[in-house]
Amino acid sequence: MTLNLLTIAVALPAFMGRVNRPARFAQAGVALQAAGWVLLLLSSLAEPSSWQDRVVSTLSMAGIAAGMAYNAIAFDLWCGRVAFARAPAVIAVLLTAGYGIGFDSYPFRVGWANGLFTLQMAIVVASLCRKPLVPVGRWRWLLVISLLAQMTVTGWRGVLGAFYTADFPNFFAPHMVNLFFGLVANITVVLSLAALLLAHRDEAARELERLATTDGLTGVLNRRAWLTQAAIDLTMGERYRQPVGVLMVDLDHFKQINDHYGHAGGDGALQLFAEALRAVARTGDVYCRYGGEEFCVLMNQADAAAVRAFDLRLRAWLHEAAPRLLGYALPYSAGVAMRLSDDETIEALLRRADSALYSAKALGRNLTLNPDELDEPDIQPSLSMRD
Ligand SMILES: Nc1nc2c(ncn2[C@@H]2O[C@H](COP(=O)(O)OP(=O)(O)OP(=O)(O)O)[C@@H](O)[C@H]2O)c(=O)[nH]1
Repeated sequence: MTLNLLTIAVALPAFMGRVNRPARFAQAGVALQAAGWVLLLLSSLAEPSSWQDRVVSTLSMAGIAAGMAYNAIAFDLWCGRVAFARAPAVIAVLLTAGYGIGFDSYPFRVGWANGLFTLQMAIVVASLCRKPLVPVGRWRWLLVISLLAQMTVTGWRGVLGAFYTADFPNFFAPHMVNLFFGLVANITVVLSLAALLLAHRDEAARELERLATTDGLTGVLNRRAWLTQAAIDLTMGERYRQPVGVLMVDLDHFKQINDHYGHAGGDGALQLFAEALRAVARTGDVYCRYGGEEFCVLMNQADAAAVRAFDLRLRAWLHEAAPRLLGYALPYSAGVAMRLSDDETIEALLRRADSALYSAKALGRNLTLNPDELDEPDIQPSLSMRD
């Protein structure tokens, strides 16, 4: 068991390569557990009940319990939870303190430590059984099986040590529980390693997906991901006979912002614009950074009036926030295209929205044009941002 854990503690960082936060917690957890088991073996070399025995044994309990607490944090993070349960960490502290203080009584220390280890594992199992907040693979069931097997042996040891001390006078006693422990330990170490690697692979795949679909600067969807989603939404709109509108936005005189405030200042303006989109978007609005200082919004179940309302909300938000947060106004020009027929593709809609945007720029900027609004072809923003 100890040798297996040590091998894993050394091998995990090598297998995982560059790792993120949850994987670092998992690696630290395995390393602490391995150190704990090494210390437990070393404690058998000390004079029984000597102060050296007390110190090394207590440290070994601290290592094993802290390792489980670190692993619990890794599992929570892998399941998408940010605020993780602190109970396993509290138990690790109580377990170590109680074990060190009550070391002189063998039944107490064995019952206390194994009882709390069992409780700690039960809490981790309960947490693993909760519905994850992000899609995760089956690795958590491998861990649940592994932890349930370890709980059985640990709880059994606790009861034997506390109440049947003659049958279980020390950790290495030739009792059936120890034979069972040897078997369970080897199987569960392998299962746990497989689960940790699978969880890490899941996380890496999710991160890759996020990087592939979002814009690094603003955090909104990138053009490719938006086009994929927009094509799906258009098909759904056609099936359910719902109106769909596209708003194409281009920030005005953006080059001047870069020239005036530097590239970092320009980046800040783009980030603020993305924040504005997030703030005013409603369910069914899908937005992206289309490229450079251009953004696109697809509005599901939205007629021309709904698109206009979105545009006005966006202008009002920027009118209030941009001078306050950037120190200057952030005007934009926009073109709107409403889907006119069932067979119209997203590319065709974008061509029309782009042409309306071009006209808006030509008409002097800081306005939104929707040529599809028959009775009101040119829509001036109700809130002008011209200086
Ligand atoms: N800071 C920053 N600037 C960018 C980024 N992407 C594109 N730009 C700049 O955006 C500017 C776009 O300039 P133009 O296409 O001339 O357009 P404009 O100055 O906004 O003028 P109009 O669109 O005609 O109103 C260029 O100076 C680009 O360098 C970016 O990620 N960060």
